[in-house]
Amino acid sequence: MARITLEHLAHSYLPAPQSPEDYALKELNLDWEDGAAYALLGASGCGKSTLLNIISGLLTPSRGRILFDGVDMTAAPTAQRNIAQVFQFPVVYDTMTVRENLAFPLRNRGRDPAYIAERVQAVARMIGMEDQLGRKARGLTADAKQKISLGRGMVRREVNALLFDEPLTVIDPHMKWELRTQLKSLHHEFGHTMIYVTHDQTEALTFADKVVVMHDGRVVQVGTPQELFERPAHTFVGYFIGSPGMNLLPATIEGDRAYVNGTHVPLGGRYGALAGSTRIGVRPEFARLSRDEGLPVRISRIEDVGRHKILRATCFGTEINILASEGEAIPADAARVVFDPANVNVYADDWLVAPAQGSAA
Ligand SMILES: Nc1ncnc2c1ncn2[C@@H]1O[C@H](COP(=O)(O)OP(=O)(O)OP(=O)(O)O)[C@@H](O)[C@H]1O
Repeated sequence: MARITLEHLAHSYLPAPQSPEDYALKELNLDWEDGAAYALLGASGCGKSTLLNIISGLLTPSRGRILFDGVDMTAAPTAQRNIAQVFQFPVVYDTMTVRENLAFPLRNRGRDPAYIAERVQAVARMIGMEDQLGRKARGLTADAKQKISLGRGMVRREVNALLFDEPLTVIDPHMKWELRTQLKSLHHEFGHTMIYVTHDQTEALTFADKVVVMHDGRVVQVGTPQELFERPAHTFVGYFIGSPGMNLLPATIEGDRAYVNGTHVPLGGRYGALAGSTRIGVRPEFARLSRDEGLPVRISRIEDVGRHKILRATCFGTEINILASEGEAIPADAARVVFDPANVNVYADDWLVAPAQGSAA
């Protein structure tokens, strides 16, 4: 296992990139701690696979370096990196049996037959294919083949890192949950560094100790699920994580007050002068309806989603969401919304601003 360091890394698929827009991966510096479970989360096309393929060596970055435990591996071929990678679609040898497929990475490295037999059995149990070990892979469903790919990725204990690129796309929903749980317990047991690429926030938040959020070729935040929820470093994180995502309202900031269309909103800290376009961000969980204080809102719809209700509303023309608990009565004359000041975040040009005094925490 290894700590993986990315130094001034950037990648463009163009032969002569000119501007930042030409880069699929804009310059980044990032340390992946040894033994941590990461999710790499972002919308389609934001650069997740590009980053993963650079780590595994399938792609050479246009700029920057990649280090394993401080050793420069930028030019090292995939085989030398000792990394297991599982892709979105199954990669299996059709003419081999399930057993032979699972054993392949170990046989390739000349491990002894008794060890191979033991590991294959253990992995087959994990992926629920113990009774199919003698079957040829040809003719198996895509779902079963992908389980073999996952198993092959997990069969070697001594890998530097395990990389998963949306590996559960072809797996049926029930098995998805089970395999994700298996991956997590495998991580607890063996402590591999794992990087799990997904565009699904639930998958990311349930799998990872730390989530790396990407947007438009940039890493916009690395944090625990709680940090991403409480203090999104970028408006994209606020919007992308949470269900529904964070409310964002254009505001001017003066000390410990924000003004939305001239109406005062108390903040949890005092802010210095801010340049650029400023907005406040408040999660629906920290907004509540009121009769007589706060910003004016017009409720357009109430959705009952089981444990709580989502109130869809507009505030000075901006759509916002308010969460109410299941049993909470919605007063007919409630036409205002109040935010919990400690949970009002301030953004300038989309980036979170820390208060100059006091804490917004
Ligand atoms: N081989 C390639 N040649 C040229 N452009 C590419 C190539 N691969 C990816 N890109 C572009 O680079 C950007 C990042 O793509 P990438 O596949 O890394 O994103 P992603 O987040 O993994 O997306 P997805 O979830 O859809 O796989 C996209 O704009 C994509 O079109």
